[in-house]
Amino acid sequence: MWRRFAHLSLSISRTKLQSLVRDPTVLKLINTFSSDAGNDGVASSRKPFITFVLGGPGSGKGTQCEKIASIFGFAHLSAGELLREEMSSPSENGELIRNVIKEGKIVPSAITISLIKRAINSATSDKILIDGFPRSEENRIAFEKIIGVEPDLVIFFECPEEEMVKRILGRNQGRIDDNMETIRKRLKVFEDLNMPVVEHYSSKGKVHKITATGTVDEIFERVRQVFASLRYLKACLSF
Ligand SMILES: Nc1ncnc2c1ncn2[C@@H]1O[C@H](COP(=O)(O)OP(=O)(O)O)[C@@H](O)[C@H]1O
Ligand SMILES: Nc1ccn([C@H]2C[C@H](O)[C@@H](COP(=O)(O)OP(=O)(O)O)O2)c(=O)n1
Ligand SMILES: [Mg+2]
Repeated sequence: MWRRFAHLSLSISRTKLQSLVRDPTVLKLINTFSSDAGNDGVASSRKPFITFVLGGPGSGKGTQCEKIASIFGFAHLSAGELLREEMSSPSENGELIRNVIKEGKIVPSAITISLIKRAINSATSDKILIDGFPRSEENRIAFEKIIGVEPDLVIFFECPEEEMVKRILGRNQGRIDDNMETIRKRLKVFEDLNMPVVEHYSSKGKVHKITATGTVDEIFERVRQVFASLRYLKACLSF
């Protein structure tokens, strides 16, 4: 196996490579991206590489996810978008979802996770961005229990409240929750329920915090570096 890394030996020591290959995220990269892994005992099952994209309302999750999807080939699943579609379809949960969203609260995990699960199963990429989920510890614990996996990576967009409010009020998508009364509730729910999720994954070393101020392109440059380093690892490891 080490002969395959020979070209890297000038820049990365063998010890460093060994520690990288033991790293769970790198092992997942091998499993997800490598076409003929397995010769060296590396599992070849293809499980999706899951990235949770978190941040307050209006922090730019959706905007940045679109760019990550188009440049790095990820499937972009937005929990809020899946719920809005379900709300507008003749679904038995439509009324409940509408009321919860209007109140700035969080839809019961079973509903959101069943939509996410369906979207993962029909995604055309093994690399998945889940935008705006998990929104609470209850969301997180239910996902890990029902889907049976943890995210490989968590991106957290850190943005001041006044900037988030300004962006939401300028969003102009006709959303029932983009008004000042609901925004206040959503900001409180974000602090009280979503930040503990960020803290949980931070303690596991999975969070990449991105400063979400500046232009879309300036922020994407910070995001790009995270995904480019994953792609670099992939290039090193897909033998
Ligand atoms: N860096 C930015 N500067 C100014 N406006 C932005 C920026 N990023 C996104 N926006 C705009 O702010 C609004 C909220 O962005 P969005 O991506 O929908 O955030 P989120 O999904 O986190 O709520 C959208 O109208 C978007 O076009
Ligand atoms: N995991 C989730 C995600 C969104 N929701 C509901 C509650 C959220 O305020 C709305 C809108 O979510 P969305 O991610 O689209 O909102 P922002 O992009 O952060 O503005 O959907 C939820 O209940 N559970
Ligand atoms: Mg969004």
